[in-house]
Amino acid sequence: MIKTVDLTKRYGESYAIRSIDLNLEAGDLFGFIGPNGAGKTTTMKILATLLNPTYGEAYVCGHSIYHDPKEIRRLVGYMPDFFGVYDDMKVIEYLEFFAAAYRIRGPRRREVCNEKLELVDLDFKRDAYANTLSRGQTQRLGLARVLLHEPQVLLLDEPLSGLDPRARIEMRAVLRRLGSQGKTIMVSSHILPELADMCNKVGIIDRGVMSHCNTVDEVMKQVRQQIVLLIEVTGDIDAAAKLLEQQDMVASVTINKTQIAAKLNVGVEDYTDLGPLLMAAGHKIRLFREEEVNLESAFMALTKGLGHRV
Ligand SMILES: Nc1ncnc2c1ncn2[C@@H]1O[C@H](COP(=O)(O)OP(=O)(O)OP(=O)(O)O)[C@@H](O)[C@H]1O
Repeated sequence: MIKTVDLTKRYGESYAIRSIDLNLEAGDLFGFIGPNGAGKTTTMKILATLLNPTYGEAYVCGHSIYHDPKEIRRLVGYMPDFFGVYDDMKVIEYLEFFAAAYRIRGPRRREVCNEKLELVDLDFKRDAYANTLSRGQTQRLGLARVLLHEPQVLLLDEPLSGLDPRARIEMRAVLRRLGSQGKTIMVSSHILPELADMCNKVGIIDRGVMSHCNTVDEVMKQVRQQIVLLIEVTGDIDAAAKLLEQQDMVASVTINKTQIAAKLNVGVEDYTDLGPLLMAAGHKIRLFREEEVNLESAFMALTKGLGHRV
């Protein structure tokens, strides 16, 4: 559905993206992860045929961005990270305006708009003025807009950014729904855990270079070089920490107020014995979980040395 080969964009002497090779199948929900300025928007704009690469190839549904840009625009829905809505238009009018631009005519136009509003859970706002929507609702309206022409491929640039936790949950639910409809979705973010449980594939890009691109499980394994367990016990925390420290699989242990952070050795993934061990020593466990991957530090460490600007 999406294929890029050696895709490169240069501005003067510096590379916005460098030799990106990507292969996404129909139905893939691909998380495109990287910090600010990594090259996510550049890649998406090239795939949406809004920007030409310096060299390399990109195909969407088998069509080359050089030879069939019109066909690609028909097949792709691109949602930029920021977009404006018109002040004096109601939600339904806003959508109908774009539906008209897509030449959706007659009673079908309203039908399609209502369908898409329902799909993004925004039908309850159909008669509200577009500029009165919250950021989360505005993002969902933007999504409804790019769905009007029934694209097979969605390119969504940071649709979760700036949303509060509830709006994030709602947006993620909408994205999952779209994924289950068989669309190929590329969604960018700068937070790995935010996308990891939603996507089947992720790619990590930093300073224009894609350092990891694989199934979520594989990439998480690579990024998470060492698992850190956060543990809270009732009773003697120092004794629990000492016990953990003595285990072969544990690299180091620190105590922060009421919480123990046990860093496991590189490559250790099975730590199921540690809970029962603590309990056998008389500790009751209040919390036992993996620390969330800190993307910024973990993948900055992993990508060190990649992405040199020339
Ligand atoms: N028109 C331009 N002229 C010069 N440099 C540009 C231009 N557009 C983008 N760049 C540079 O290319 C690099 C990649 O930018 P891009 O917008 O693709 O990153 P991004 O991953 O989408 O970042 P963000 O998360 O901040 O949106 C950045 O260093 C940016 O400064």
